[in-house]
Amino acid sequence: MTLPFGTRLRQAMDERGPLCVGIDPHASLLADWGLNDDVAGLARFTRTVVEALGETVAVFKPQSAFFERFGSRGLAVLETAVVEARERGALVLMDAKRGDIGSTMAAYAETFLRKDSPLFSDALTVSPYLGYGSLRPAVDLARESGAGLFVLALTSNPEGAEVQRAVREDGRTLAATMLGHLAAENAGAEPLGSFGAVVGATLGDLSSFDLAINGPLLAPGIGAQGATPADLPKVFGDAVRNVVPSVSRGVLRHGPDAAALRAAADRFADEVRTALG
Ligand SMILES: O=C(O)c1cc(=O)[nH]c(=O)n1[C@@H]1O[C@H](COP(=O)(O)O)[C@@H](O)[C@H]1O
Repeated sequence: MTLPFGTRLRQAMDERGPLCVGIDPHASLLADWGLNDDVAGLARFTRTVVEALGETVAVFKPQSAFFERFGSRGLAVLETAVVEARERGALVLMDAKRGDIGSTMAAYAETFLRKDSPLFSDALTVSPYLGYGSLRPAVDLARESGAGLFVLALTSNPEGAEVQRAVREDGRTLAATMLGHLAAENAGAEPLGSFGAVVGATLGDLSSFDLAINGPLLAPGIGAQGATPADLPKVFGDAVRNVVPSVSRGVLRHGPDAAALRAAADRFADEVRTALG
């Protein structure tokens, strides 16, 4: 039986360090790597990243949008990448940011979280802004499959605040409400729950939010968006030991040379280790 995602993630973080590398094949990166902006270029880019880092990083986070851009042949590249990343021992967090009414959410969950699906991933990013309860089919299927979810709580982009920091009638922000739901989801899980939150590393002091959800905190925004590993302790406080710092362009821009990609990921991993003490 598959162990729960939170257990597998904690083990991977202990063995490999917590760094997550995003696979975001931007057209501009394909050009910088000397590749065409076509399916062959996409496949070469993706394979290079997976082969260079698959044995060292804890988590890969492929950004589905950059594969969907090429239609069914792009999705075939994504399917292969998921399988090959998992074969190398990395966990795959599919960044597809799905969110819809419950009955449709069930189909998204089947796509990414059912074990025999071609795109089965260890975890999936989801948006709770159609109401946390709309995510229930994904939560239930994730539990059944030993997979996890990362729920958008406080995103790294400045525009997120107008929604996520909006205050409800009971005085709580929407983001705090989502964090509360996740804490309930993860209650009693050891060593770590499977239901994470996305909390941008760019956001500065978050001490007004209770980040103790007993689950992982995906922290994008490091590198190209300006945050650094050194920011993590002050952003996350005591919750920092559950942080999965995520970097995409900050690593990818060093390709296509595999050794240079590895060196860039190692530098971020070292900085994270130093920052987390
Ligand atoms: O869920 C995410 O991964 C995510 C959430 C968020 O708040 N901000 C954010 O940038 N992301 C994703 O993280 C990646 C950031 O890429 P870089 O800015 O190149 O490191 C992109 O794939 C974004 O879609």
